[in-house]
Amino acid sequence: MANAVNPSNNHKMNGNGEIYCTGNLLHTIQTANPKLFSDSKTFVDMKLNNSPDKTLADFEALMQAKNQTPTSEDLKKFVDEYFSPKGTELEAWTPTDWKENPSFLDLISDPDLKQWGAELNNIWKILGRKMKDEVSKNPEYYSIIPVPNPVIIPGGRFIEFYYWDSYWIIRGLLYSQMHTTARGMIQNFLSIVNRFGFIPNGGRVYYHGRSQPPLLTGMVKSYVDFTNDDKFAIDALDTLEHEFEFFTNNHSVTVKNHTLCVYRDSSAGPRPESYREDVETGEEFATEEEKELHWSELKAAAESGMDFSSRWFISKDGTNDGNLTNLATSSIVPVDLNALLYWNAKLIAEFHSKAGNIKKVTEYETKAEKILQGIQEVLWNEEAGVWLDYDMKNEKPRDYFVPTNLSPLWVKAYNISESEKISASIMAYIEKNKLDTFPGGVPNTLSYTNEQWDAPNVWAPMQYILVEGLNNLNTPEAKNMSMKWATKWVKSNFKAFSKDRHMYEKYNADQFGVGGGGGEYEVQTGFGWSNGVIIEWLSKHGRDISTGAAGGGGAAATRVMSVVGVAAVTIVALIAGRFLWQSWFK
Ligand SMILES: OC[C@H]1O[C@H](O[C@H]2O[C@H](CO)[C@@H](O)[C@H](O)[C@H]2O)[C@H](O)[C@@H](O)[C@@H]1O
Repeated sequence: MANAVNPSNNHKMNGNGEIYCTGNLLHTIQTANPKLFSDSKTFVDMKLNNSPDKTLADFEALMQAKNQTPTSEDLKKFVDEYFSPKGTELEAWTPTDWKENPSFLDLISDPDLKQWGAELNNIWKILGRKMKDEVSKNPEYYSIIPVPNPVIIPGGRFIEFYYWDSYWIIRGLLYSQMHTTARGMIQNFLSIVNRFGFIPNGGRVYYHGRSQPPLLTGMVKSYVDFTNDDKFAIDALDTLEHEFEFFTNNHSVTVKNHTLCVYRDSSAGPRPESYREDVETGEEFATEEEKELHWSELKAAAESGMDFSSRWFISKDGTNDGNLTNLATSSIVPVDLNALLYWNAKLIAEFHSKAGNIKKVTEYETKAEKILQGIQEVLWNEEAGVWLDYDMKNEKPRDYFVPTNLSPLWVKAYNISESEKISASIMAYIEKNKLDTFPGGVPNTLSYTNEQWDAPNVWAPMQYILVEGLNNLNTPEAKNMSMKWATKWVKSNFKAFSKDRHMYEKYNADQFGVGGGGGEYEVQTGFGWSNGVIIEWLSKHGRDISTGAAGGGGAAATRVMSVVGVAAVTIVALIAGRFLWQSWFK
């Protein structure tokens, strides 16, 4: 396994790190004034027309000829000559296993929702991408990381795979009976771990210093649940263990005598895909060392998938006030990452047990148990009645709402025998934070900062964690709330789609049926994980949800409406019958 668990080598991924990840060429082009591209990601997604060495040598010659101060026009000419437009390495791809009428459509009662389900199923064809053969032959010409199988991308500016997005995309594909595409995407990830020792944030070399929430083992579990192909999981075990080790070896901290993990990045410099933005926020810092620290906190936040959010701000007085210059991601022990690692260990133990590897089962059960103890003793907060992220700088819990505070419910990282007690606590926490009062779903935080992972934005993966977590608790109150929030989410997404004909990357909690905003780029459409979550919930709850009344409560409302409907039909029939009877026998 090349480079296994050695992320520091990974800027060499395609042999072109000096172009796409770091160096003078990247710096000069991304900070040109006036700027060359409205979105910084555009440049680092472009293909090279010559080898990296020739490009760098010719760029140095240009710099010398222009006295190290080329104009934007000079740079534009250089880019036009030495690079091809973004996306030229990819071909649109219609998944070979795509089905016109996947069986989940039969599970939807409401005709409008059924029609929408069919349209979402069509979107898989629009989001399919295949790499041209030349990418794997000459990877040094591209920033895209070669993978053997086609992928379903998130959409919009995101034209490559994204790690955690793919979990919900793959589940959506499995519900759409596209097992081959789902399997191919998982195989891509396995191949990436085998080559590089971990899965980068997304499918580009410039993401080499960071991953995203570890969901590969969860993807394998989903695939096996749908196909009963235990062998697939057993064959993947070595690789899954490697990924688990990547996180535990490179992300661990000791808190209150427990080993837990934090989000972290191992690269230097600004994010290449948001270079200009990071240089700008970096200007707030006086020294190179402080700038580097700031950039590394930005990238650690990107590893969490929540880039950016007040969740990762630590102000001078230890609150979540502030802005990007207050990012301190790597000093915050996150509930979700540790809950996911617990889940990874449990699933690896489960797959080993299928293979009959008893020693390994014990090894991974022990690892899971240790993480669980850490979660219970460091992250569970009796007073708040929920799990909370922990601030290592100020040695205190962070009592701010984030959906991930409930993530242990989703992956069952708690003592199941305490479900009743935990359920009462969680329901009180929901009530206290008025989480059920938002018309468009549960916002990502309760702070309105204009960052994309703050209020009022609502994200599909977070609604999923909340809804599936509450459902797992299995008490009537938690199950009712779970169904209510699933219904609200489906109906709100449906309204936005009916109006705009788009599935959005994120939505607005304060308004029913409206896309989100804020952050460093425009809201994107497509959109992989939003489609995946809706397809799963239409499959699970499609018999109970109707487009009838706005807002939540669809299932109950549907049932009440059916009773009223049956009564009305009966009365009309009785009146009509009496009328006919009278007219026939007059
Ligand atoms: O270009 C800015 C950032 O974009 C990505 O983050 C956002 O989109 C991803 C794809 O849907 C999603 O996984 C992530 O949660 C979003 O915040 C990228 O992942 C970041 O690393 C990047 O800096």
